[in-house]
Amino acid sequence: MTDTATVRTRVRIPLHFPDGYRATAEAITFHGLADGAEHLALALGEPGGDAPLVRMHSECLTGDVFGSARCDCGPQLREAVELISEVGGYLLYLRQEGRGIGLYNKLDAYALQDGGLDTYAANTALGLPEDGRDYTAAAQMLTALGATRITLLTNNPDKAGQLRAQGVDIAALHRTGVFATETNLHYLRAKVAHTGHTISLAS
Ligand SMILES: Nc1nc2c(ncn2[C@@H]2O[C@H](COP(=O)(O)OP(=O)(O)OP(=O)(O)O)[C@@H](O)[C@H]2O)c(=O)[nH]1
Ligand SMILES: [Zn+2]
Repeated sequence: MTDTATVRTRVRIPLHFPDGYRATAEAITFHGLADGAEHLALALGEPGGDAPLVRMHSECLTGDVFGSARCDCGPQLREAVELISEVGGYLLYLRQEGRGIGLYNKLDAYALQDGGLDTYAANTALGLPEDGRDYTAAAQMLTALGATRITLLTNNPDKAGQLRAQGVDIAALHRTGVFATETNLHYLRAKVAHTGHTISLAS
């Protein structure tokens, strides 16, 4: 049984996006998270209802901050903030850069991908797990927030499977949008082929 985490601080932050969209979030930090990382929850809208909408977003510095078009993380994050703000829920911003291998390793993996490997084979070639993410801390965060029955915003079956194994009741799954472009299509196709992401792509 995993130890309980508790809320450390709640503080209001106004969000102003470059496209003009605005929302208000409550940023929430925690004591006692299993992996010791500084994961952050954003409460958006009115998260009090039954099965609030939750997105677990894994950190992607290149996509989230710099707008890299190698992946779909930036548009997914922007979409999640708006969708959750509308219905009420939580965005868990998880410090799992590069599917848990870290920024420098991810960039090494990108260099290998430029030589022809797909996103998963590149990790393996570096002697790293294809996906090193563990969602124990995320389950602790949800429990600390009193959100143990949720609607999960994802296309990734592993996220739902791991959360259920941690005792979180996933009342429904809500697919994220598909933000396919010329530059990220290869990456999205590998997710569908390799990890069964529920993403519909034109063939
Ligand atoms: N190792 C590695 N990580 C990548 C690559 N491209 C993106 N990532 C990371 O993959 C993660 C994407 O996380 P999420 O946005 O939560 O996406 P997901 O696991 O596909 O699941 P959903 O978006 O919920 O369907 C981030 O941590 C990115 O940094 C890559 O080519 N190699
Ligand atoms: Zn990304």
